[in-house]
Amino acid sequence: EVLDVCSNNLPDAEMLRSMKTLNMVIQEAPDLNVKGIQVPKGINIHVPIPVLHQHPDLWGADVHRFNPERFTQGTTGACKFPQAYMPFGVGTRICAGQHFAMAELKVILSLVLSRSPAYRHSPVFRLVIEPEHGVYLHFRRV
Ligand code: HEM
Repeated sequence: EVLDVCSNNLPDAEMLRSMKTLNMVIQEAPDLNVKGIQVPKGINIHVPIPVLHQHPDLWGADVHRFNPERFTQGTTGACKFPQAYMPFGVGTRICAGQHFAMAELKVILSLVLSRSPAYRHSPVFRLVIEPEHGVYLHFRRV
C-alpha cells in the first residue's frame, strides 16, 4: 500500500488518509523484544518514578537522608544516571509548567522561610510527600 500510494514521495494529507492498511498496522500491537526482555502485547509498562528517586544504587546509601548538598553539582553529581531523576517527566511530553512550577516553589518557600523562621523544610515521602516537621500556620484577624 505504501509503495502504491507514495512510491518515493513524501506523503501529503490525502495520501495519509488513503492508507487504511498502514493505519491498521499501527493500531495492531505485536509482541516486542527490548534488549532481550520479552514484552508481550497488551502489557502496560509503568516507570516507577518514586522508586527511581529513592534507589540507593542510584543515589547512594544516604538516599533517605534529606541532604540538599547532594545537588551541589546538579543532578549529574547527585545521581548515578541523571536521566533517572524525572520529577517533571521526560521527553516530548515533559511537564510544560516545570519552570513556572519551580519559580512558584521558590517564591512560596522564600515567603515561608523568611516569615516563619521556626519552619524546617524537610519533605518526606509517606502516603504523599509531607513536611516532616509540620507547617506552622499563623492566623491573623482581618
Ligand atoms: C511541582 C509541580 C509539578 C510537577 C512535579 C509536575 C510534573 C509533571 C509530570 C510528571 C508530567 C508528565 C510528563 C510526562 O508525561 O512525561 C507533567 C505534565 C504536564 N504538566 Fe506538570 N508538574 C508540575 C507543575 C505544573 C504546572 C504549575 C503546570 C502549568 C502551569 C503544569 C503543566 C503541565 C502540562 C500542560 C503537562 C502536560 C504536558 C504534555 O503532555 O505535553 N505542571 N507535569
